[in-house]
Amino acid sequence: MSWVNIADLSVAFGELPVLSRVGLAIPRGDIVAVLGPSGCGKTTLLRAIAGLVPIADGEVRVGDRLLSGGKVRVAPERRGIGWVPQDAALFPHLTVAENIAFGLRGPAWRSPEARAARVTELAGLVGLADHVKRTPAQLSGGQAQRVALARALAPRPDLVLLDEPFSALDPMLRVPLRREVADVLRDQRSTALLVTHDQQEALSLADHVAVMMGGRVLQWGTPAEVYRRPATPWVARFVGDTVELDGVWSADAGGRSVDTVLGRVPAELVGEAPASGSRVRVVFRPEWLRIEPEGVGVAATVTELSFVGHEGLVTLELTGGAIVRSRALALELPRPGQVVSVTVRHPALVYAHAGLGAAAPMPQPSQP
Ligand SMILES: Nc1ncnc2c1ncn2[C@@H]1O[C@H](COP(=O)(O)OP(=O)(O)OP(=O)(O)O)[C@@H](O)[C@H]1O
Repeated sequence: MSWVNIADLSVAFGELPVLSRVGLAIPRGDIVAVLGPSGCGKTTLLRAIAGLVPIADGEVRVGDRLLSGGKVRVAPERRGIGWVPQDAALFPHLTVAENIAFGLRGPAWRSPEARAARVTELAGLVGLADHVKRTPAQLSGGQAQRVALARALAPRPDLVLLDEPFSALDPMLRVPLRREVADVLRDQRSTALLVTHDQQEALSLADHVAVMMGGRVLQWGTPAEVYRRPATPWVARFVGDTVELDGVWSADAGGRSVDTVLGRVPAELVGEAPASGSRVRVVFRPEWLRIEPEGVGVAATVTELSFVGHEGLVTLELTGGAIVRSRALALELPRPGQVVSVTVRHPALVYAHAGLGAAAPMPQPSQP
């Protein structure tokens, strides 16, 4: 049984529907990244879970408590939910220790010793044990974000919501800090929902990723599943680099291969099955195409190299003009202008092309 259950959640601002029947079932202790482009409804989803915006329909449950649904709308401060905003939003007149202690209310935290011990524990956990007497004005952006995290976690919430918590920070700071934040969340066994539009952040940090577009969840899966088998070509593009080709789906091929300018290649169908002979969209990750010496596979000429230290992205023009890209280790990179071959090292993903009808004959690749 999942710990956080969001079912058919819909939110509208006036006439504008912003979330449409969002469903998520989150295991306890999971870190979930909600990934999507600007305006897709990520922050609204967090605010609806926190009880900060009214919902039009659906349910939000955490543990065995119904927080929103039907006539129920538990007040935000009674939800047992911690919130880490984009800009820390610390109380400027309180010290770091007082900021962390702010949420320690209720019977469990009546004893000053228990409060002080929890503040010391959290300050230590976020690496600010020596800064507890400072005020927010005396902290860097990264330190302020760590205090905001400590403040949210202090009362041991049932769920922590983080709204783009690293986006205001310098990129140099962002990468180590997000690792530290994930470590702290795991140390506290927190269940967390983190909003981001940064795919690297989502893939590197989370146990599960929910990819959103236009107020809907398009895909839910582990980072590896979402990268390896994106639900649609749009998701494929959104979470990483793609090589996209037209293909022809043939029932003769037994549903395990597709005809493309790279020849008949191994294929994995995603979603609904296309009619035999229909055009399909064929998607590869660039590292699924391998560059080999001339004469081994489909002939291609290197037209561009984009080099990023240990690896590079190679643009190749096939005979016939189609363009593909391959990611290769720096040591294996060819030279611009070099004639090479392209082979396929991983099945292509195949998506039915709605409404494209029967295909024209596929141009044949030039094979050795
Ligand atoms: N209080 C509001 N009243 C009216 N419309 C709103 C309100 N809050 C958000 N919206 C609209 O709802 C849509 C979703 O906004 P939301 O902030 O949830 O998106 P987001 O995915 O978090 O975007 P970003 O990544 O840019 O923060 C947008 O079209 C936005 O303009």
